[in-house]
Amino acid sequence: MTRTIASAKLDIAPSSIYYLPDFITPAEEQTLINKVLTAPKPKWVHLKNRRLQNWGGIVSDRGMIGEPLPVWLSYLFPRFREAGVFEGMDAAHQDPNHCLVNEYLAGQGIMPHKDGPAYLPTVATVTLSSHCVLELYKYPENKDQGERDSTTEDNRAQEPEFSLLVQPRSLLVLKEDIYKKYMHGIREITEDDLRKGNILNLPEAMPQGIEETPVLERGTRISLTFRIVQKTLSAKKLFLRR
Ligand SMILES: O=C(O)CCC(=O)C(=O)O
Ligand SMILES: [Fe+2]
Repeated sequence: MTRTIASAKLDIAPSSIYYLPDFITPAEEQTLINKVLTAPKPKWVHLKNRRLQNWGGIVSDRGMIGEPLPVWLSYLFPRFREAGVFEGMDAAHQDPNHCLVNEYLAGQGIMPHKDGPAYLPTVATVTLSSHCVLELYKYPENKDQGERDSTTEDNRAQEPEFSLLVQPRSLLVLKEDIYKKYMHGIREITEDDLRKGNILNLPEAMPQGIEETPVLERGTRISLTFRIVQKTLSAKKLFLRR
């Protein structure tokens, strides 16, 4: 039975972080990895420090021309519902309608950024293949709210306030304050020293303790980031409007 996110809320400030280990089984993990890796080649967008696939539609400030998520991704919706991940977010959306797939080789990462206002403030991330440490940075109060991918040099210079260890097959849910007032990023390193960096969910992510393996070597990690884009435009409606 799926645990609910309410029972997996991290008992720490700031609020609204939920970490569920073993959200999917190893067999489901392997199926998802195969689906990602056998997606049509043009689906991949190659960036300097990672590659990604965009499912559900291209998000812009005007909204998203939505297309249903493929079954291998929507397969997880009942699991999200059982866990209450997107519960009460929006009457029109019981399930996420957008998924970004990111692949990071060891040593790759993503600069500190906010996900911006196109999405409702709940992001659910399923991690495949390798762990990573997500670092959370307080968003400077004096900055414009809502700019997407505010990946500037001064963001990089800032030290993270805390971090989260996300293990393969886990689900991480970030909501509300942590979504709106913090930036998240992944350092471009090949191993993580768990004794450093104020990792808030160590008991949940390393129940065996860190004495034997205080340093985790990174492999290739694939993340599935599910969100709700509230403003959607159907291609049909756009066509009729002409
Ligand atoms: O890979 C992750 O867990 C984070 C991805 C992310 O922050 C994004 O795509 O906006
Ligand atoms: Fe992000």
